[in-house]
Amino acid sequence: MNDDIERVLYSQEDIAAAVRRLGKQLSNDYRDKKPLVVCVLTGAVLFMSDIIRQMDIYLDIDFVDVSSYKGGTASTGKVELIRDLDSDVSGRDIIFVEDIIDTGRTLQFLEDLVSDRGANSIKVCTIFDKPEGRVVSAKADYVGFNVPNEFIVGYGLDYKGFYRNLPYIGILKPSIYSA
Ligand SMILES: O=P(O)(O)OC[C@H]1O[C@H](OP(=O)(O)OP(=O)(O)O)[C@H](O)[C@@H]1O
Ligand code: HPA
Repeated sequence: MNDDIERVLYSQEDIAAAVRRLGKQLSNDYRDKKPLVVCVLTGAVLFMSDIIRQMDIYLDIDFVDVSSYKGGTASTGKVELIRDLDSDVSGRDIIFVEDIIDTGRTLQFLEDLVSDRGANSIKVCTIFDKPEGRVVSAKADYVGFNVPNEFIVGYGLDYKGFYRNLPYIGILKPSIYSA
């Protein structure tokens, strides 16, 4: 699997340092709030498990699954809710934990969902942000790295379901897409 990577963009150490920085910021900003931290499945599972261990505050967690990529490199444009939250979000301070914001469609869908249900505040923490990919307006409040407009894999991010278990972020060799 490592042989499929053409270039490493962010090492395991780069990512760990960014997670520590974001965890500190969130701990300061949410010290008295007991936020509900929502992991956006599946890509954010690695980041979620790392970031909550860097947050020295009271919080609870939930999971939501939406999908719009169907395994390829291009958004289908349609966001589907696959697994809803278990929690009542009314009056809660929500932090969405994402692996990447690209077109912004997933985030827009999720913000509408919890805003319609009466959340008190909604913020987004993403380890990767790809501003050049935006087709709808969506903004992350806590960002690990701004990434170039290329398809990236690793640290939870997949291509056709694979590469999520790479501990770093890389770009695939062009031959992988034509295989
Ligand atoms: O800003 P967007 O263009 O909407 O892209 C971002 C979303 O795309 C990926 O999810 P995907 O739908 O591929 O599901 P997955 O997390 O299960 O891989 C990623 O995990 C984000 O949730
Ligand atoms: O660059 C990406 N890589 C993997 N999954 C993604 N989902 C949105 N953008 C990406």
